[in-house]
Amino acid sequence: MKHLRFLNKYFYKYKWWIIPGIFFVIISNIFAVIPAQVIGHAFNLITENIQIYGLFEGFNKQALIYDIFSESLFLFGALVLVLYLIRGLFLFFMRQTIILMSRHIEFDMKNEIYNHYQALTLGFYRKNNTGDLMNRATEDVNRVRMYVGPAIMYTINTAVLFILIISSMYAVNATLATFCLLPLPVLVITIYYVNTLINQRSEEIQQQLSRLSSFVQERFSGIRVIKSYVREDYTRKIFAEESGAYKGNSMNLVRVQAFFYPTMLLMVGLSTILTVYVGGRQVLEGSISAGNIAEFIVYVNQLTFPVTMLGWVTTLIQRASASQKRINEFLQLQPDITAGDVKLERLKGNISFNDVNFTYPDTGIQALKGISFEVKAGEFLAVIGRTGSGKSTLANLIMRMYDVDNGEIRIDDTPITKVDLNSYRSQVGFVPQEVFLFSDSIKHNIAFSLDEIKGDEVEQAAKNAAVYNNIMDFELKFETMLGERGITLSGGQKQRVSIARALINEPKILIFDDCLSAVDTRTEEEILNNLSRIMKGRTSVLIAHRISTIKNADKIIVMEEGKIVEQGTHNELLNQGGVYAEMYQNQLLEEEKHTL
Ligand SMILES: Nc1ncnc2c1ncn2[C@@H]1O[C@H](COP(=O)(O)OP(=O)(O)OP(=O)(O)O)[C@@H](O)[C@H]1O
Repeated sequence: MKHLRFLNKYFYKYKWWIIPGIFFVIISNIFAVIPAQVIGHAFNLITENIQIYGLFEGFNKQALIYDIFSESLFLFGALVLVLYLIRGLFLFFMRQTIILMSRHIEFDMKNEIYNHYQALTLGFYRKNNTGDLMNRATEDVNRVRMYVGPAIMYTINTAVLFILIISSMYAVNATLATFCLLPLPVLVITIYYVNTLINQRSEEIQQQLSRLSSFVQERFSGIRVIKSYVREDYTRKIFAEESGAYKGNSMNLVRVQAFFYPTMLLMVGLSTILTVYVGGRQVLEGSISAGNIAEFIVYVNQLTFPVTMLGWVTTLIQRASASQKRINEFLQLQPDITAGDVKLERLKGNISFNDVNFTYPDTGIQALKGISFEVKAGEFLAVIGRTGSGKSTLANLIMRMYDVDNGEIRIDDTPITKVDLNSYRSQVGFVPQEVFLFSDSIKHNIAFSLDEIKGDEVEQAAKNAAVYNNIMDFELKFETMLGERGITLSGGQKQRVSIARALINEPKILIFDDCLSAVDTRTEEEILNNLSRIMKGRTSVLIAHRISTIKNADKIIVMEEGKIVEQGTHNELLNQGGVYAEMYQNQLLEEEKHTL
């Protein structure tokens, strides 16, 4: 329960919804109790009038008595109807305040969680899978909403109704009231247990359903692999097994539910029988009127629904508490990177690494060891090395996606830890190794970093990334949709759209993480030529595997197992006759083999 304390701030924020809500609950319940008393009076009227009617047997006045009797009965009926209508009106107001408040809280929570997620660093996203993140922001929030809305509403409702009905019952006759209420605790306990069982089963169904849907989702995304390895039959069998388990769980639930309603009706029936039996004896003794029995039967029926709700509400609160605990776990996480406040308004583009060591926190792999180098503003730095040698890690550290273990990175002579990240990152163009395009138009994908498109910058960026002609070949050109709702670009086209996205806001530092791998050598040449024009006076860091891509760089860093093993210009490195020269020879041989 303590986890739900987090929600108090929202109750405070929406106090002018919940306070009138409670008021409406009280009024609606008062109008639920009065009709029972009116019905009781009506019953007494009937018994008295039948007697009077009998006394006038054979007299002319008997017809008159009959008219007065039916008229007053009609008035009683009309009064009950009006009272229930007023109750209905206040029930409407009650839902309009409390349930509406729960929707506002749900909205606020989703936004709070989303904003918090965005502030967390890459390490957090590595540790937690997307499904879990999504569940906490949707399913768990929904469960919490059931607490701030229905659970609270029904708790107040039940409490008020209980107080009003029980006090009215005891005011009429304490013995009858006690007998009437006897089956209720049994009903509450039974409902609580059955409800817990229903919840367990529903939980199992939910888990099985999410297993089933992630299975289906993954298999359809990988349908190409399934077809090429002819695994259709195999996956169909697994699907049948998984959905069989789902069916089994659902059957279990139906069985419990089938038990639930008859039990409830049995208890209510018992209560009514006790009322009639004990009440009847008391009428005979003369301690209550027949109308009181009718009044009590209405009370018992009115108590049934709130009592059933009590069991339901308890489980709602338990579930909400568990969900809020999960939500709080993430909300209490602080980003492990805190930005500094030095705003580099006009980034020059000097980058320096001084004896930097870096270990990935989640795997404990030391990816960089004693890295030191310097790139001056406007220079072209190339990074080359075998796979897994730490090149992408280096690029990520320039973006400050992670913090170093020790050593220092400086940007324009300011330690990167002191730099305001928003102003810095908005002046850096980063093309990651794994291209990610949104399910949106090509135009919006390229202009992702712009708040608004003013002129022909999207076209220009596409030209610079050598993808313009490809785009113009599509029927809808820049409006062509990508992703699930649209077309699939080739690997090289995707890379170039991703490059265009980085070029569009004319970054002061450009980082290319091995993003020319799927581009043929001629297109690569075109992109590099464009880049040398665009990046004049700006810093570029290019990670590559092919020496032909980087031979014009001002400085080349050769990496091996997280260390810099050589650095210099192309010619200097060739003259050193080390790793770089060997790589160069190997690649020349490869090319010759291909041209033979
Ligand atoms: N997010 C991560 N979490 C944990 N370990 C990682 C992560 N990314 C990379 N590593 C590890 O760090 C080491 C360096 O990886 P990195 O991706 O920097 O190499 P790379 O030189 O860019 O390789 P490639 O040329 O194949 O892209 C590898 O051993 C890799 O397994």
